[in-house]
Amino acid sequence: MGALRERGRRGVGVKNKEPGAERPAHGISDSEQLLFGGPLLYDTGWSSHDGAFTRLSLWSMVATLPRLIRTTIRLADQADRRALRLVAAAEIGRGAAQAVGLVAVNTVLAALLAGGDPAGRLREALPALAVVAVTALVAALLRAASTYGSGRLEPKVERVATERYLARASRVELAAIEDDQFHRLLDTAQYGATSARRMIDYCISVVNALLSLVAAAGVLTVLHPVLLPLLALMTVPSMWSTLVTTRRRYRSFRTWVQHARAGRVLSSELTATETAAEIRVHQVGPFLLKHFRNMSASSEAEQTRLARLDARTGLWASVWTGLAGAATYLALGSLVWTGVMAMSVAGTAVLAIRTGSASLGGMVRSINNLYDESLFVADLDLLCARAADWAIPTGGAPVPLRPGRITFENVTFRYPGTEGEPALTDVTLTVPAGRITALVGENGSGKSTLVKLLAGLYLPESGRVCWGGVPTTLADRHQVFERIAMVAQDFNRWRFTARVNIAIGAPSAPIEEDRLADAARNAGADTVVDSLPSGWDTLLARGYQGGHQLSGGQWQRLGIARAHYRDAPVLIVDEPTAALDAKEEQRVFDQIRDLADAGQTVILITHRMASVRHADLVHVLHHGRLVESGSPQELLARPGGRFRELYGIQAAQFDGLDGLDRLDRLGHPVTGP
Ligand SMILES: Nc1ncnc2c1ncn2[C@@H]1O[C@H](COP(=O)(O)OP(=O)(O)OP(=O)(O)O)[C@@H](O)[C@H]1O
Repeated sequence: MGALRERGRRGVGVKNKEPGAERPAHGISDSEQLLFGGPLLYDTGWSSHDGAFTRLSLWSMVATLPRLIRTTIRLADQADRRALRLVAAAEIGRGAAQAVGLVAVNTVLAALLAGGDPAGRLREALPALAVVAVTALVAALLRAASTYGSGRLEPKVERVATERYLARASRVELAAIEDDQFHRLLDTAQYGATSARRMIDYCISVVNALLSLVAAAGVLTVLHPVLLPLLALMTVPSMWSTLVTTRRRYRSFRTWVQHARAGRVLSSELTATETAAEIRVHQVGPFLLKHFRNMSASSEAEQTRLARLDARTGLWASVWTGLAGAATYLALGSLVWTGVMAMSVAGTAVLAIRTGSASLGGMVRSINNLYDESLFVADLDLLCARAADWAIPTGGAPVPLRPGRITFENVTFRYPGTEGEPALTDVTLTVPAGRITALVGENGSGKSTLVKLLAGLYLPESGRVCWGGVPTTLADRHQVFERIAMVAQDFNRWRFTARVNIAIGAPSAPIEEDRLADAARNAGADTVVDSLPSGWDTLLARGYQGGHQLSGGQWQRLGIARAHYRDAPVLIVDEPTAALDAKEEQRVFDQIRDLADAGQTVILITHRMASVRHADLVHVLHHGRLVESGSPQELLARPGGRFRELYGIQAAQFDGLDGLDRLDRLGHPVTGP
């Protein structure tokens, strides 16, 4: 694979070439090189496992098998111990039935091949024949029991693993989600649950094949010691050849998948709604189609090449297996010929060898798959361990229901994994209770960071953030979260009904219709809900039957209603009116004023200086430092102040006058920018 990529990289030179003019032999087309800069490989955590089993040798496969089986048993045991016992008992029983059946076959053959009256020989063989029939019946019943047990086990294993993943992932610190390594692990581990489910199935096939092999080997050893090496002679080459062909097919699949992925990217670009206008106006269609055709030709050539190789390997494998088979039968024949072995024993040996080696191919594939899946399950285990280290601690100092003022005392904070200037440096400020406090500053000045520290989503590197005197480092942070309602700029647009989109603001309580109507009315979302085809029950997601899409402004009203519904003592609003029309904006700010007058603490982040005049207190941030604090009027009156400067710039954009002149002439900001 690496070689393929290397060669792909060297084959650039596409600048003046007609795509398709030259068909590369290495599998990567000029088009892929031009469009994607090489093969289109995923850059996700799970891609690190890509092709892992092609690195597994025959010996390491055997060596890892006990661990793989142990892992599967552990998963199954956690999910449903009774079902696990049922499957285990059924599989062991099937192996035993097979062994007993083989011994009975040997007795039947011995009776039938002995000299004397045919009727007498048949009579002699009858009891053993009955045993053969009973063992076949028992094996069939046990197979049914195993199928039932595994059918019960698999979904439970997947559910237990999924719950483990989701519960752990939703409890970690925000810093963990933003940590690259943890995020990649989170990405890989999400496949752990389905892998755990598949491991059950693969493990049962492996155990079943192994027991068949053990049953055959046991019977052969009892019949004649020389038969065991014969079984090995027959099975080892076939095991080896299956491993080789499986790996080749897997590599071929991976290459093919890569090309298919690149092709899919082009077709989705060509048909996406977002790209539709540009594709038509800029006439991108023929360009992408030409490259699609070129990539397909390259993919077809690659598949043909691999099919040829597959055919050759398959032929070699058959020759080898045939030779091993011939050697086995030759050895058996000479043993019978020289009188070392009875004819009946040779007959049973043939049957046992065939039974033992029949499921070998499947077993090799299952071990490969088992190994592959186990990598994802191992990631899930690793995620759970890491998530425990990153978990937001439970318990801590209680936070008052009405926490009073929130203070920052010399707070410095740097995002984990970043170097250079901290995002916040030595910030000391107060957010008074029952007031509107605005945070103002240019992009990247630290407003959102400050709010995340205030909300306890991050903890300061130095200094303290205190809720009514309780530092967030010591506080029960779940209680801090309970005291906050948040309308973030990018608040979540849940793909649920309108009702749930608002009620999810208070997810632990039963939905109250009156409270819902109240919240919607306060946020102006009632008119939005009234206009929906199924009212509160309208699904707010495009692409689903009955799904409806809202405009940005309508969503924003729903977001504000959600915060109202939560009804927490501290309200954080980040650009709450960015998508609202002027009339609605005025209404929202009147609402926020009312909330503050009723005792709610409001923290407002906004770039609209006009909105800031609704605040009681303004904190101005610049490069992560607090540079000004005061009422809007005080700050506007401060010559050379940053707030006054920012306001002036927007005022000038608003009416073309020099904003500061206008301010000076008006004396105070009567009409905002
Ligand atoms: N998750 C993060 N990881 C690393 N650095 C970050 C992260 N989020 C923000 N920063 C950096 O921290 C600094 C402050 O960013 P912050 O988002 O707090 O600014 P802001 O004032 O809210 O900006 P804006 O007005 O654009 O929303 C910036 O330099 C930004 O690049």
